[in-house]
Amino acid sequence: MATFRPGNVEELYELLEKLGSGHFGVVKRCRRRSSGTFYAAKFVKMRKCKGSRLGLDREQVEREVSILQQLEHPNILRLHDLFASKAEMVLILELIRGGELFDFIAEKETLTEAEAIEFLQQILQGVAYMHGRHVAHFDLKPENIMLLEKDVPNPKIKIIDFGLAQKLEDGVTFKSLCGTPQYIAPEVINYEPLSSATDMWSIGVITYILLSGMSPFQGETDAETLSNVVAGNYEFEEKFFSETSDMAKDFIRQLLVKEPRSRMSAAESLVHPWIKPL
Ligand SMILES: Cc1ccc2c(c1)c1c3c(c(C)cc1n2CCCN)C(=O)NC3=O
Repeated sequence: MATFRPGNVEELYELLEKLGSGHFGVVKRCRRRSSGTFYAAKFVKMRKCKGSRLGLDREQVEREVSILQQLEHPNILRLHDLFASKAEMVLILELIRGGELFDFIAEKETLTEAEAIEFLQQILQGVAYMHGRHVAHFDLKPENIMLLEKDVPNPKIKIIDFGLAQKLEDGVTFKSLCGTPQYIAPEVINYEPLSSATDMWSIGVITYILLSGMSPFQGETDAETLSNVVAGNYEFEEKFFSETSDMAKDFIRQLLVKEPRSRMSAAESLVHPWIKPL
């Protein structure tokens, strides 16, 4: 069970500029008054009443916190401190200054295969670690993959936002309809049991984007995108993949497999010949 400090976060942390907001709440840069160290403060409003669409259940946030407290890996963001009041919870998290991988790709349009492999090895190491501890992220997408620093030769990856993450208990079926259409696996749309393989589908989509700048299942509307995902309807358009190696395409093909049990695991992906050449 997570232990939250009572009281006001501003007694211990000076709040600075807003870094972002979304379903995850509002994130601000902050500085610990006693040490001067910078962190990210994630403010999550608590749902006022059961039926309300505003805010999150305390249980949801405590699940995210409990999961973060079990994870300690260089490619997974760290949780430093926790505050709770009646109306909101505040997670003090590792500050990741390099911004989203998404923006990094946008600036470069596409990456070389060597650059993509550099990032994917780190993503897969973080995901293999969390899967090894029976945690699935369930919202892997470029917005949730950030760079610790970006203007460095080999940017370090940090996986963030465990708001949809779940502890996978043997024999316990988890189903959910959350996630972002472009990146979610067919079993999410079909409301079938989810597993660590669900994350691996998302990694297949992320790899496709890293190499081409295009999203494999993107349709004109969310409904069309979801229909493309369920049909497994994607291709390696010559226009975007003419320079891409067969090994890279094979890596993606072995992840964008409709049957979850037939997809490569994170551990298997780390030894795929494209990722780990002989
Ligand atoms: C420099 C910067 C800019 C935007 C940030 C962050 C850091 C950031 C951070 C975190 C989260 C959950 C969201 C964040 N966002 C919001 C966007 C995340 N996709 C976090 O946990 N540490 C961050 O630095």
